[in-house]
Amino acid sequence: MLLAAVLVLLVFGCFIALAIVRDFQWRRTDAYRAANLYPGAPILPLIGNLCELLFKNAAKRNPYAYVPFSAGPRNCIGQKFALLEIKTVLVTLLNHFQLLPVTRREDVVFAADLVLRAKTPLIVNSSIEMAPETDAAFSSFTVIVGIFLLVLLLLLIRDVFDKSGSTYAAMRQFPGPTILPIIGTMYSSRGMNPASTFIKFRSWASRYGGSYTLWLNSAVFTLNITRCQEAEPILSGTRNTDKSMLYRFLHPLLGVGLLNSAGEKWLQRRRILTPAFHFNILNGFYRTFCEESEKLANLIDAQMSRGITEIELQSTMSQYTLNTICETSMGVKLDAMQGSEEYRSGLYKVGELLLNRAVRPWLYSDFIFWILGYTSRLNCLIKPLHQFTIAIIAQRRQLFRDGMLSNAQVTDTNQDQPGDTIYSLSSASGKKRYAMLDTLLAAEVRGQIDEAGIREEVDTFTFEGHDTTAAALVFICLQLAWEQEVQERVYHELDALRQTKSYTTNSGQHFDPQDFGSLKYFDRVIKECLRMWPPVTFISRAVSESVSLPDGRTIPRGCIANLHIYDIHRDPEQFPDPERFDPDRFLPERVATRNPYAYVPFSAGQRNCIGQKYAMLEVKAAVAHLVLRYRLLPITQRHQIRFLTDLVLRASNPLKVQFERRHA
Ligand code: HEM
Repeated sequence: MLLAAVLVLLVFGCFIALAIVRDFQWRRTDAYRAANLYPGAPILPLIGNLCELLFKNAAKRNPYAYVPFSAGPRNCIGQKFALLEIKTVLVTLLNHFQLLPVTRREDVVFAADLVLRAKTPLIVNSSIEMAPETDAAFSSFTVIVGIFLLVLLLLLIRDVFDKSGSTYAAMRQFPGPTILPIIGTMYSSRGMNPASTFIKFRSWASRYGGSYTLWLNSAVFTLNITRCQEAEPILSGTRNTDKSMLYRFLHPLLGVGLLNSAGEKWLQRRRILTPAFHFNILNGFYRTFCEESEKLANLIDAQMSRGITEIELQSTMSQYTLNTICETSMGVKLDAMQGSEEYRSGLYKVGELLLNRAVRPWLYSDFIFWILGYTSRLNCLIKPLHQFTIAIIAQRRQLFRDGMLSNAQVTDTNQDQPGDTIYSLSSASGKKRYAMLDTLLAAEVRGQIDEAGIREEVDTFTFEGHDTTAAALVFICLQLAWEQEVQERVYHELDALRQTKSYTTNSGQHFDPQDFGSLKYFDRVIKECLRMWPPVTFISRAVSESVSLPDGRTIPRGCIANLHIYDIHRDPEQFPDPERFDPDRFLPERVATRNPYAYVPFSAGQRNCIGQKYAMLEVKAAVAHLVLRYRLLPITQRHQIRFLTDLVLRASNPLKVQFERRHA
């Protein structure tokens, strides 16, 4: 019924739109101009002076008041013939000439004759020929106006249709900016850039005091979740595990890998890759973390020896994490690889381009993205990145085939997924160290994944595994620099353990990975830093099944659920005085009182971060090494940070701390 009404409206609307265009067109013709020379009732749009004729003049006039062809039985038999002839001649003339008056009406002297005739010559100036280009230009203009009106009308009809459904009603149960016809709340994104978007998200979260909606149309409407009560049903269930359309933007770079795939494909990939994060394997990666944190400290020392004590954290930390992820995922030492600098800078540029798209809703359309030239720019940037990973995979595959990686100890002790195989590739006797890629190559041999799939996963790890950890390290260093007392307590805890282990920073010895289990305060500090500064500030899901909330509201099917981890971590009900840094929030007895979804830096549920343990170990290895070697002093203050909405927590200004060598 509703559909039929919409169709009728649509046809009627089209008819009106075309009529308006025709009316507009007619008003620009000479015929109209000529007719307008004569006095008469105003000519209204579409209906002209039909009303005047039908209801006023016609009613008033005697039918015999107008008899140019006589009337009654003896009227002119050639009336229609004559009218047709006159009109044809006039149309032809007016099509070609603009007729301008020469003989004025008052100068005409009529002759007494059988037909109306003048004694004086009756002259018009027809010398100005109508330029055909004017007509062409005019008609293309009117076509454009017509199309515009039609599109506007279609959008209006769609808007009415969108807002009449239950989905809209469900979304209206949540607060949010005013929804205007056609553009919804898109006006609130005007002039937005990554910096202002970050501020806007925070101000919406505090203005609405909880989750809020943003509505573009029935295809793009988001529930922005800022409280664990709404996050829990999305994260905890086995439904609604698919990522939202925003992850589509990553397809050109990552393909459809573990991060952005769905359903069976995701499950199969997760099964293949879970063993690559088994604790036995993480212990192997720990050697790389230690070596790279040693290099990081050497880099800082080198800067200090040149008198530079203020270290810019974002680039420094990301160099460290990109090195570790490339070695652990692909088995290559990036600083020894040709083309690694291009790879590094290419990754950043791609990230920037993708981000700019994410904060500009009008670029969500592939067509608009393409027509504005972004697609080709993106492809140009991505091509060398893919070439880099393809070359590495090819080299590693060769080693795999040559038996250089083949002394895999196959065990069936995976506690996460019993029955799955763990490939632990020894580095003894000159063999290469294990890399996650080896697990994929082994899966390829078993026919579980193909070449394109391997590239997808390697790209996913490299992309997802370095910026996130770098962001964590940046904000941990900043926070430790701001909180001197906390830093000292961490130092003493680490130092006490060092005494028992005869650990010395200069000798290059490090804690064992399992030692971190005993560093309770250190653990709480890291967790509190990840609460206040979650590296991934928001994640996004496609809601494929409606979710009923305990308070009676519904998150409707079809909506995009954006979970703002940054705001969830600042819910005052879960974390009183949320802007205060307090590691004791993570004392076990206090954790027990909280909703388990109040703290989700690595997301939660089925689609949580597969690299969580890897990341925590890497972060702890680096921070322990730095704090034992240096005292971190504040340079950039908290209020000076200009945050950006990005794939990870990032700032537009340099974030610096001062490193001072400890002499303990
Ligand atoms: C402090 C560092 C890290 C943080 C805060 C972090 C956070 C997250 C979050 C919040 C998600 C969920 C994403 C979503 O739902 O869209 C995620 C997923 C993922 N992370 Fe991490 N991550 C970190 C480090 C890593 C590392 C080191 C790796 C790889 C070595 C990694 C690989 C992945 C992958 C592959 C996924 C997708 C998992 C899936 O959907 O099954 N992450 N991470």
